[in-house]
Amino acid sequence: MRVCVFGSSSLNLDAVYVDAAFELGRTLAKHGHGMVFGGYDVGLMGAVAHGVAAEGGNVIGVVTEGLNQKGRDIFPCEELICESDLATRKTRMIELADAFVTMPGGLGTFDEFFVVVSQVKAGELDAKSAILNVGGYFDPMVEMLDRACETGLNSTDWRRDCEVFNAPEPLVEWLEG
Ligand SMILES: CC(C)=CCNc1ncnc2c1ncn2[C@@H]1O[C@H](COP(=O)(O)O)[C@@H](O)[C@H]1O
Repeated sequence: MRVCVFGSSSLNLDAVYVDAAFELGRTLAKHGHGMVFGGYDVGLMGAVAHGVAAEGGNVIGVVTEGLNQKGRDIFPCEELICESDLATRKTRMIELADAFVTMPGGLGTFDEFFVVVSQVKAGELDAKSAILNVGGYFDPMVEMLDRACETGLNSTDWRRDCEVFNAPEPLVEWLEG
């Protein structure tokens, strides 16, 4: 499988997040899976790519012209694709992936997670999404999603093809199932 991973691009992250991202990358590669991600060697994005590479896994990076101009470090990927903007990059990452993992992050990470699960909801995409809930980071979001379903404001069960995990090993096994 090729797994698309979303996660924070921030610098100066708590080690608990960085360590979990590295471990996720190692676990994906140990199970024989490749990864596609946002391409930069920063934050949790970079940490997961280093984890995949540490176990000899394949990494595809999709960067953008705009972010390149900001001088961000690019991870040494086996394959590097450059798109014009974030929306095109997101479409390309989704096309290249068989499954998705969302790690803790900020606006960009939320955007990517919600695009994928709403495409699944609309029937445009058939793929599993896993959330790596490091330190309970996503608890408020999970509560909000449950509330959206309980009130009927979200018309489908958001957990269909989407699951929350505290550790990478069961997460990867679920993606494989
Ligand atoms: C000036 C500055 C900090 C620009 C950073 N901007 C970005 N850098 C790298 N990846 C990004 C950026 N914006 C969105 N993304 C995408 O969204 C996630 C990171 O966004 P964030 O840090 O959670 O929100 C990554 O999965 C990546 O694919």
